[in-house]
Amino acid sequence: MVQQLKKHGLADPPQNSWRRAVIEKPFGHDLESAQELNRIVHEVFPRDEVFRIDHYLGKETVQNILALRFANTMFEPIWNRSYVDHVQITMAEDIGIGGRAGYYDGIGSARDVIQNHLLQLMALTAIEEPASFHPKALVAEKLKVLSAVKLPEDLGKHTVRGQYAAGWQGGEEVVGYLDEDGINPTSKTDTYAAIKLEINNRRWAGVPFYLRTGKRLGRRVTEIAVVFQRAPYLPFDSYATEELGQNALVIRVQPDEGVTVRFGSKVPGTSFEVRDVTMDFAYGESFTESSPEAYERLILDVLLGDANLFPRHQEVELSWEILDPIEKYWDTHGKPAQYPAGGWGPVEADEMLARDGRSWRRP
Ligand SMILES: NC(=O)C1=CN([C@@H]2O[C@H](COP(=O)(O)OP(=O)(O)OC[C@H]3O[C@@H](n4cnc5c(N)ncnc54)[C@H](OP(=O)(O)O)[C@@H]3O)[C@@H](O)[C@H]2O)C=CC1
Ligand SMILES: O=C1O[C@H](COP(=O)(O)O)[C@@H](O)[C@H](O)[C@H]1O
Repeated sequence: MVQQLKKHGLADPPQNSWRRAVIEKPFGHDLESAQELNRIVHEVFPRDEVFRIDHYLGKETVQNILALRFANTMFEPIWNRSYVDHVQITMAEDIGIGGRAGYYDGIGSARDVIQNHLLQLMALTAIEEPASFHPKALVAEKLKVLSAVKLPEDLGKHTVRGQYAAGWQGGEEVVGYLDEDGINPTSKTDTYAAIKLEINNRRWAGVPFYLRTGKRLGRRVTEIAVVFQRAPYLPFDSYATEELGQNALVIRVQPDEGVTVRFGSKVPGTSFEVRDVTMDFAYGESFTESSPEAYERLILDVLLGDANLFPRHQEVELSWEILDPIEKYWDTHGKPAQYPAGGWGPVEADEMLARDGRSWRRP
């Protein structure tokens, strides 16, 4: 298509004008195809005129990760391996594949959203402070994080893929993935994926980032949970802290956009018991301004030529470098675990965290 645009002169801007290419994700289906696409697109359009859409970057709450981290002083000192135990990034959907069999089958959940949305969320959570919010400065920091990602040595133990089976969703009985219209009944496409990654740098070494996504899960929710280490010593009777969990800061990307902080508090009464409580910031309560839809924001930015919220080709390629070995492993090892629609994914995903002595949050 890009070559046809060039052939018919539609890619050449008239004087004092511009021509821009806006490309939807997924950009390629692996590193090789992404490189080939980048080559073709860059032959026709100058690099600065190519806008790759990852609509998560257009979401208000995703941009707020930068405000939360770099406009405040209280979070940054604890945003590192000395205090953070692990990070969980969840993108759960209650819908199935709907009428998208043609697009989805063969692509699957990891290529559909981990390669782009979830790795972008991870990068923004993990980056160092950029020198400015100029696109080049922000990309430079994201590239450092993506290049420092380390895959688990045993992909069988630290990645899981699943496929939804029949079940109940919102009071209705729904069919399993293999019975959806247009799906090959022997398809091995994943509708659920969970992976463990680490970031090999001074700030994050040894802190696992668990990323999971799935269709036909319990409810539609996207969140980033930064889970902190337990206090090294608790000067209370052991019964007093039985119900104390780990402190956490949760960026609620959607719905009910906002931020929650979970910490322990004394239960009122004569005994000294400590239990988890939460403190909430909700966009709906704090602001009267409405948030533009992600695509409204992104299309406006394309018209203005502002590339800050668009992944550059190096980010796309590095993200495929992270995902390709996992997809290759899945291709040659077994098939997706089944999970009932309406639940929280395959038991194998719970076992994956249990092996690390952790458990998934129920968002
Ligand atoms: N659905 C979503 O929530 C989101 C989707 N996206 C991205 O949007 C893109 C499309 O997804 P979605 O709309 O959900 O998918 P759909 O399958 O619903 O729609 C794809 C559309 O593209 C058309 N199409 C496919 N191949 C060709 C072709 N070779 N030439 C012309 N038309 C073609 C199809 O036509 P026909 O019906 O005739 O086959 C169909 O109308 C994907 O890249 C996806 O990653 C991004 C963010 C969110
Ligand atoms: O990019 C995609 O995102 C949608 C979910 O978007 P959201 O803004 O509703 O979270 C997902 O359904 C789709 O499969 C994927 O292509």
